[in-house]
Amino acid sequence: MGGGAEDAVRGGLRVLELKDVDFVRDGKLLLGGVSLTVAGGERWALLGPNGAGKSTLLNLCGAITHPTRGTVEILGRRLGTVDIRTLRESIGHVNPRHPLRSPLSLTDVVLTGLTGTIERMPRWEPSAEQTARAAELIALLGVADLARASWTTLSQGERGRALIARALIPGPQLLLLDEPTTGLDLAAREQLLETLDHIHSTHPNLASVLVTHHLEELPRSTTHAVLLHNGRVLAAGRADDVLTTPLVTETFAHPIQIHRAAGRWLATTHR
Ligand SMILES: Nc1ncnc2c1ncn2[C@@H]1O[C@H](COP(=O)(O)OP(=O)(O)OP(=O)(O)O)[C@@H](O)[C@H]1O
Repeated sequence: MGGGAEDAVRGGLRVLELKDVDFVRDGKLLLGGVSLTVAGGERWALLGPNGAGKSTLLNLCGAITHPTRGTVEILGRRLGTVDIRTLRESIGHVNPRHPLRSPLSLTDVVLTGLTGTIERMPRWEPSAEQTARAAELIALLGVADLARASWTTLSQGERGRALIARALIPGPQLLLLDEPTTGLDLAAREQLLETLDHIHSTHPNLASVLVTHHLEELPRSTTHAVLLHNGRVLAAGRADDVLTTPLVTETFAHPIQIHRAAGRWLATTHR
């Protein structure tokens, strides 16, 4: 990517800027009037009930889809005016439903992050530096013991960690995480959240957007939050201003009480 965009990120400037975005599919307005600005180093949580439009919004942020109306700028480049493949190299997108079926090793899965493919590219070989980088990230994600294990034998938690290493290997400016703790047991969830906090300290300029339904699944390092309801942004800004009892109650259309404990968030029904 160009130096201009890198400089922008280093300066804490805009990684993502959505302005008045509408997204229509099959005549249905899935997102309406969405505006959002994410700066380098910010860790966003994207919350909302089922069908609110979270994945739709994440796909726009990941240059997977284009807005019907309004503008999406990623690292200063406007969707629709730039080569989407170049843009995607700056974005690490973690999809827990990774469609890999073959028995690649965990290391090979991480290396596919460099080619942006699901399978290993035929005749493509990583450099010694790229192999070393993969090993470093695999260790950072806490799965070094499984580096040679086959994808098909990995647990959901181990796959999730491999996919985060895969997303980080090209050195993205933006990390998108779609429900990364879904299906994990309590210990695996807690360990993954700690790992995400750790990545925050090892990659301080990286911006991230994490989608979840559950406040308990937010890492401590979360700095900002956006609440989505029926395809519209109900609130967006600093996590402490947005993850409040009245705003979360309105978002989920249910009386919810927000609690804070040890830097984390917890939601219970308000009685
Ligand atoms: N291609 C499509 N055509 C029509 N409607 C769609 C299409 N894709 C998604 N939708 C609808 O758009 C709405 C938002 O979907 P989306 O997957 O973004 O929600 P979400 O907030 O991620 O939901 P969940 O929490 O259940 O994953 C849903 O009502 C869904 O049924």
